[in-house]
Amino acid sequence: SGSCGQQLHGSLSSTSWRSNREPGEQETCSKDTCQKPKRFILYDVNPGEGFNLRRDVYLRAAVFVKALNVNDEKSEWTLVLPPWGPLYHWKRRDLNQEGLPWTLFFDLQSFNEYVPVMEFDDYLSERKEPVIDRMFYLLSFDLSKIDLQSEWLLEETSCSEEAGFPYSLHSNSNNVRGWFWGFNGIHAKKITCHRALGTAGAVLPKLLAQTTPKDHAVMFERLETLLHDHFGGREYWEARRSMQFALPLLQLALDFRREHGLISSEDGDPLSARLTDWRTVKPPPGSAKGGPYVCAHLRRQDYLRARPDACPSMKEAAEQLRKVLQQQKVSTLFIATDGSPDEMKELQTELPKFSVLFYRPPEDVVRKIKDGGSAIVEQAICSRAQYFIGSYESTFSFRIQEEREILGFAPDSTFNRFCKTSTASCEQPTRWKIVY
Ligand SMILES: C[C@@H]1O[C@H](OP(=O)(O)OP(=O)(O)OC[C@H]2O[C@@H](n3cnc4c(=O)[nH]c(N)nc43)[C@H](O)[C@@H]2O)[C@@H](O)[C@H](O)[C@@H]1O
Repeated sequence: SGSCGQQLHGSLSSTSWRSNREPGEQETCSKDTCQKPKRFILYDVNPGEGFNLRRDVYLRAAVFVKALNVNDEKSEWTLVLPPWGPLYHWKRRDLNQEGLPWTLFFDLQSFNEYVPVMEFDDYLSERKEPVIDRMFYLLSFDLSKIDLQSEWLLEETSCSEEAGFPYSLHSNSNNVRGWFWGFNGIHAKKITCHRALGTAGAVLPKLLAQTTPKDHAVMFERLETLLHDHFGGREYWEARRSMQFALPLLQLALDFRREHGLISSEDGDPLSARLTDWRTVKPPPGSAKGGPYVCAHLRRQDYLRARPDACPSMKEAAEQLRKVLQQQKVSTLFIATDGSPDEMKELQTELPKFSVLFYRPPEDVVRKIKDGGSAIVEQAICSRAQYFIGSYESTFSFRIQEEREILGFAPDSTFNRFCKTSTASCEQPTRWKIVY
């Protein structure tokens, strides 16, 4: 592993990408006359991160690869999606939840309408050898030791000095060995470690400049280290709008809502955003009314430790919900939660006048859609509620808020969160409104 410690830094601009072409070198292809050689970007995220934080990292990668394809005159890049699982929060250890494809959860046709993507096993079939040519492992800087005025920073560092570094060099071949989503026999040809600060668009081109066209597949490990290029902007929302859930999961959400009378005549077509091309669906804010129920996302488990000042007790949550249900003039509450049955029983006891519903699919369905699919069905049900209240800074809640922005709900019905009543300050969520 390299340790030259060369440090780069600079200011970020939209033209920070430079192609691999040397000045004066002949252009090999123009867009109209021939196909550029196909190359692949792979990435992964810190193993401890949850599903919805990973969805956010996908957006950073997707926006980056889309821009790369506009700017790189030599290569046509496809984003290879890191298989899902195992994840810390997927508690059903009796289910196989390792190396799951994205198509289980999402509609990849919609993704492809934003940027070319493919599953990892399709990459392996196309590549015909189980190899990743070049890996870059990203690490954070110690913020107390760097110039925070810089818009980006990059410094090569020694991998061997990194505690817990999960890759090793095979003694004979020098191949990089490690865990590649549970797939057997995969190796990388070269890995280097880099401390990085900045957006994907500012940092990754500097690393790609260290590759050659023979590095067909380039992987960025710990991509969550880098920031969005256009957080909250039009490009962000385009990528986000293309991130449509898989139709069978939306169908399960719709079936649940039908079964429990959670669809009103004002609701609109509950599947419209999925069935119509996402590029043309642009409902005005406030046009979606939703079904006659309130949805609450009540994050528990490790969140109680991670955010002790923001997690209400069941009694405190019930008090807030009672007020909301009365204001909204509805009698049904749907709860999306990772809380325990005991916690939920306590909540129900506190709300005797209301019908409190949970999505608990039968075993044969869980075996098909897994923990991740169940959670998505809950998110889809919450996305269509007349009113939503979420958990402070949970990415699970953020993704529901975004879904509701895409569907055209009024921000007042979306950007709400639980408070720990005993904590004096309880700022409501930032309103990240959709931009077209
Ligand atoms: C404390 C931190 O919280 C961060 O989580 P946070 O942003 O809420 O959101 P996520 O990144 O999605 O991680 C939370 C995971 O917990 C499960 N989960 C949470 N809420 C629900 C729910 O309402 N229903 C169901 N079925 N499952 C739920 C689900 O697997 C989800 O992906 C994590 O990304 C970090 O790794 C860390 O754990």
